[in-house]
Amino acid sequence: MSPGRAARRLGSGLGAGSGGSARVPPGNARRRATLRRGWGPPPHQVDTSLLWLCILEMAAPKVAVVGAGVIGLSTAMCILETCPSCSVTVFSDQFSPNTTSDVAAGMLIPHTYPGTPIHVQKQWFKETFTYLFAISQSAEASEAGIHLVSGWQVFKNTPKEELPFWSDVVLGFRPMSKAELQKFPQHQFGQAFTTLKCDCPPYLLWLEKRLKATGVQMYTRKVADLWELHSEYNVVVNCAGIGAHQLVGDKELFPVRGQVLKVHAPWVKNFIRNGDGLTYIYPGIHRVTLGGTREVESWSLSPDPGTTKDIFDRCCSLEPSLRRAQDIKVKVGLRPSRWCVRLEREVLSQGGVKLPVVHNYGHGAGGFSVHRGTAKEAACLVGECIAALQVSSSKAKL
Ligand SMILES: Cc1cc2nc3c(=O)[nH]c(=O)nc-3n(C[C@H](O)[C@H](O)[C@H](O)COP(=O)(O)OP(=O)(O)OC[C@H]3O[C@@H](n4cnc5c(N)ncnc54)[C@H](O)[C@@H]3O)c2cc1C
Ligand SMILES: O=C([O-])CC(=O)C(=O)O
Repeated sequence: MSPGRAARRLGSGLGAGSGGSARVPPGNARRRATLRRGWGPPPHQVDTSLLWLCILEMAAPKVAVVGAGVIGLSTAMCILETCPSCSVTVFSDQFSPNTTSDVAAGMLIPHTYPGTPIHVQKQWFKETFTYLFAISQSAEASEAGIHLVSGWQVFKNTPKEELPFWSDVVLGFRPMSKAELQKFPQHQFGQAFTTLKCDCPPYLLWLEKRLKATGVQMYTRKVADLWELHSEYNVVVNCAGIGAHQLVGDKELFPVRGQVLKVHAPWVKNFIRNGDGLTYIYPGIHRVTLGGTREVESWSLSPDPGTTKDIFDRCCSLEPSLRRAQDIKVKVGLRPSRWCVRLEREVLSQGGVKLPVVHNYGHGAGGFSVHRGTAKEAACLVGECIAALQVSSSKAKL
């Protein structure tokens, strides 16, 4: 274990600068003001020059990020990239390899959030694809666990929407030829394309390493209430995934349990996904992920042996060579699902004390596919919070 990691594991009893001694006001007396960003122009089209001028005036704004899955770590990274003078601390009760993000297959194939406009989802996906594509073409690719993978999405019946919204973001999207479809006798339609895959634990470790290299502190700590952090931090960012159900009492957030198998089958080079999203075979750098299940409102993290057999049989019917797969490991994760990703500012208020919060959670089955896009937007919201604090402190001085 690295010294930094060991310190983090020991770090649940927190010392000065960690927010450990913060006052916690009772929850029921709180007034909340939610400042929706709305679905206006994406952050890169907003004139942020005034905003950053305000931030520059505030020496080292302190930002706490709660959560160390793909969303928390990438949000911390984007905050630092957009506001290098910020001091960022990550608090999480679990780190890799014990997060939902570690269980994910990590494929960049978007899922649709019914409550979010498609052009916004497309923008999030595009930003994520562009970012990871650059890594996949760099010397960092192998350490970060990012690689291109080609394959097929196959359908028993031709889908209503033959061209998904993301078809011009992935590479070489086209309908499958008759010859290709012969490999899948139970399917009558298919799409061939090349996309990116994250090998999730290496990618999370790569993000952690980069954050630590820029001075980000990381502490193992369960945050019971965001107010715990208010006395030490100017802004708190909530990236708690399914943990937000309890942390902020979000009743719109629910788990969709997913069980997958990670197997050794190095001859499998192409991905295969059944269009219903239930059965998939995703080759990674070292192991192949076989899925899956979608059990709405199930909180169980225990693997189910009957489900393991069922997943294996379904995958073998798509790719019979998988019968020879070895070293089968079973993983379970709870997708943090919601009608739409919660990506917004909120000002918590108690007895005249205000705590600006940015929420970035509820990515359901598509967190890897859109993480960089939502992290950039969350970083922009953090900038708005800091600018607002700066304006109110200037007014107070007058
Ligand atoms: C089986 C499966 C396969 C998947 N495959 C894909 C895929 O191929 N492509 C894709 O795009 N997506 C996929 N997903 C979805 C993806 O895993 C999620 O959308 C994503 O991991 C959510 O990331 P997150 O950081 O919000 O949540 P998490 O990874 O759960 O991170 C939340 C973090 O918050 C911490 N936390 C929670 N509560 C508290 C608290 N009170 N105090 C302190 N810390 C707290 C947790 O410890 C954790 O570190 C899959 C999911 C599953 C289950
Ligand atoms: O649906 C997929 O292709 C993989 C995935 O995101 C999931 O299981 O949540």
